[in-house]
Amino acid sequence: MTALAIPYDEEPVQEDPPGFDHARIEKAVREILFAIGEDPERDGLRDTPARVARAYAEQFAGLRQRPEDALTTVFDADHEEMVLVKDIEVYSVCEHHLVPFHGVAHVGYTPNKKGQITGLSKLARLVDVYARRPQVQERLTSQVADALMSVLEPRGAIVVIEAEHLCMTMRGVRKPGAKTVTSAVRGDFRDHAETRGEAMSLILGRS
Ligand SMILES: Nc1nc2c(ncn2[C@@H]2O[C@H](COP(=O)(O)OP(=O)(O)OP(=O)(O)O)[C@@H](O)[C@H]2O)c(=O)[nH]1
Ligand SMILES: [Zn+2]
Repeated sequence: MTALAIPYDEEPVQEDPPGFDHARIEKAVREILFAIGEDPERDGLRDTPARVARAYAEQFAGLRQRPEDALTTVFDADHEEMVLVKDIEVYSVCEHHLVPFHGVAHVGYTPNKKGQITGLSKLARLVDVYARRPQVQERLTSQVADALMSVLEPRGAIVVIEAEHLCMTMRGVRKPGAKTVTSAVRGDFRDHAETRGEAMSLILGRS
């Protein structure tokens, strides 16, 4: 064994990404457990602060990503008609209560005159960049539409999100099943009722 080898039972130390403080989250979660009257040292809870920190690193990864990180593949295609990806599953976290809201996003655009399109999976990746942050649904919807417009420069973009907020179902007003629908339309989806209508019928058609 060389002096540089890592013993097999020792994990390499993972560095925090910039702007993310794992140790501070652990400390805060421990504090919350105390504050609700729990014992953070009991068996089931001992590792919870570290687990929560790891989960937050994933749930809030979008804070350290830019839309360009998602829309990496842009290519030319002889296609100037609408492209729409429906029913993209979306999980985000309500910034008021820090509990999840989840549902589906529908993302569409009309390519620019050069026929520049992006990979279909990149639209779902773009939704995640903004969903993996503390959010309100309206801002999430607009941010996805605005990012599409600025990075892909299409003739127009449409984003519709339908979601259920756990802060409205498991607590508070307690209305399970209530769905919030938000939309953001840009460019020709905003300017042309016919284009917007076509997209909405494709989205609502559930085909
Ligand atoms: N517009 C919008 N409101 C949201 C979203 N997520 C949660 N909310 C609302 O944020 C509001 C926060 O209201 P407050 O009165 O400050 O908080 P609260 O006392 O916990 O409110 P209740 O949920 O009614 O018990 C609630 O009405 C939530 O339903 C969202 O994505 N968009
Ligand atoms: Zn909430």
